[in-house]
Amino acid sequence: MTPLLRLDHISKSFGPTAAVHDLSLDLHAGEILALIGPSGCGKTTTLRLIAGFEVPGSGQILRAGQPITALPPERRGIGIVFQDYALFPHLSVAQNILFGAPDADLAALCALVGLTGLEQRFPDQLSGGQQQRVALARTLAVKPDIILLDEPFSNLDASLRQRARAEMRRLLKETGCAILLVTHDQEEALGFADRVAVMQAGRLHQIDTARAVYDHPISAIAARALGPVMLIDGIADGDACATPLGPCRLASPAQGPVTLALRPHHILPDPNGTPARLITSTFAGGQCHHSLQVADIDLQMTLSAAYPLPDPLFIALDQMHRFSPLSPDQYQGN
Ligand SMILES: Nc1ncnc2c1ncn2[C@@H]1O[C@H](COP(=O)(O)OP(=O)(O)OP(=O)(O)O)[C@@H](O)[C@H]1O
Repeated sequence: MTPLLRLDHISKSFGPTAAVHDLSLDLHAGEILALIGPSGCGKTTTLRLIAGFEVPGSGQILRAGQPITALPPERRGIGIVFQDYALFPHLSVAQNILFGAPDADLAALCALVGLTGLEQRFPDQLSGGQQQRVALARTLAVKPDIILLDEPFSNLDASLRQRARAEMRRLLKETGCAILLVTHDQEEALGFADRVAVMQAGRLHQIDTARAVYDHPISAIAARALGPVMLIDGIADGDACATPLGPCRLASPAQGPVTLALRPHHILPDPNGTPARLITSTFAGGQCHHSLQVADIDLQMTLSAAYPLPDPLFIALDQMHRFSPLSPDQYQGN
């Protein structure tokens, strides 16, 4: 199936800085793809190249199979919701929404994004979440089938952000648009996106479902992009692996030395496990984060706060999880 959007070997440099290097990726109809990665890895430049605010040094951008690399932004049929929403302060909600599409169905758009009754307000009379929905309605009014979101939830406080994300995901899935989202927020990438693309130094590092990248990162870079991680050395023998924290199971057979990426929830108390020393416990609502030491290895373990921590403490690795060894040349030095 022809992807709705294809980046085909795109590169873009600013002077000596290669902001994006030989980047290829596909975005399919109805899909939400999150671009994540450390600051400066080229996420915003990628979004700006797709929108047409930057011109690639090489490579092509295709929309439903047709090249759009040379088209100006307004002829690409791509909607953009910026981080600051970029609403016109002197225009009402209705005027903002209809700005680029005067004939759009205002009532239907307001109903869709939950702004009914607020049409005559001005942006400074709205909450952050309402402003975000105006920006989204304004983008949807021009009926784009691709929408670019640049950190759209970063201005919302934590409780509102979670609701806004869920609401926006539902809305976007209803419209069937394809979404490319830039985010720094690991939770957002995991909970909002269908697939995540981890970028590193302008290149695509790993692209897969959020769950696959979280559970089976190919490298420490990809693992860290989606949450806290610990690197542990082990010796593999088929799908079994011996580690200083006890045995674990591998996702695919290997032989000899391997490095595994552990998440804090992969470590569990186990009376038959390895002795561990509790350093600190931090209460975090439903969960507790425990800092531990096993021999000279520092570890983080996250458990339900309701779980009483045994004393003395013995730990083991989650036997339900299948660990994927990191490829050696990708974790060294990172
Ligand atoms: N207009 C520009 N002129 C010169 N260098 C630029 C320009 N825009 C981006 N860069 C450089 O290109 C690289 C990629 O920047 P980009 O903004 O795409 O990264 P990012 O992943 O979005 O970062 P952040 O997460 O901090 O927003 C950085 O090294 C940046 O300094």
